[in-house]
Amino acid sequence: MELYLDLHSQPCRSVYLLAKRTGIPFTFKSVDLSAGQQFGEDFGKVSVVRKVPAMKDGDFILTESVAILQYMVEKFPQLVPGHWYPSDLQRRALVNEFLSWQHTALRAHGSKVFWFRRMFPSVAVPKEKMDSALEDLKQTMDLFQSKFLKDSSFIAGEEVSLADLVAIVEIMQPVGTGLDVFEGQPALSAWRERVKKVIGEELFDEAHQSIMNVDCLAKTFQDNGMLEFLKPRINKMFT
Ligand SMILES: N[C@@H](CCC(=O)N[C@@H](CS)C(=O)NCC(=O)O)C(=O)O
Repeated sequence: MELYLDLHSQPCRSVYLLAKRTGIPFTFKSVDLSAGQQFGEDFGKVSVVRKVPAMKDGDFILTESVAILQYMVEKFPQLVPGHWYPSDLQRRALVNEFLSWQHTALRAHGSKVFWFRRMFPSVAVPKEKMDSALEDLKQTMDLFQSKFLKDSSFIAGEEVSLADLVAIVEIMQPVGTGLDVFEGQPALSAWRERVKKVIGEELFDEAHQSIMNVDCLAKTFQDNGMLEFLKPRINKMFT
């Protein structure tokens, strides 16, 4: 199995972490987004979507991180402990509920804050846009706690699942810009520590190393001309 990844990307980290944590065999195929490799000819043969992660298992190709995570769980039941995607109807439904919600909530707002705070060094983000992005993220984080985490150890109960994995990688994206969303949040911080422990601190830190050095990524984007290339998309975010 080949996994096409750039670990600056949240959905790539979830796929990478599950595979590494459970020992699923794979070949790491690097797609450097800051160099625009997603638009290259080689990656175009793998994915017409031109986004990472992508997975190639023989001739079978999958895009979309959630589908890839579910595929890996179902393909390797002997390697992936059942708690990652519980067979119990309602627990699995809770995991699915979070996985459906996060795309337009946690991911959308966390990514926007990430882009606004770090990826646009040469573009002045209008104050009202920045304030509104930060407020959206705050409200989403509040909802994450009150609706999904509640008083449980993990999203689907007492054991970690794909939902926690996807949640933590998304939340780490704005954290990589120096915005400590865990500050003054003991319950949320305790959840983060539990998730890190299950994944393994060393592996977790290794996967997040590049995002914690995001100043350097912004510079690479700029040096590679990618910010110029992305200007139309960037402008759209301001309208
Ligand atoms: N819904 C997709 C999102 C994939 C996605 O947006 N990937 C981003 C990185 S986080 C990407 O490849 N962006 C490159 C581009 O848009 O040019 C998933 O969960 O896999």
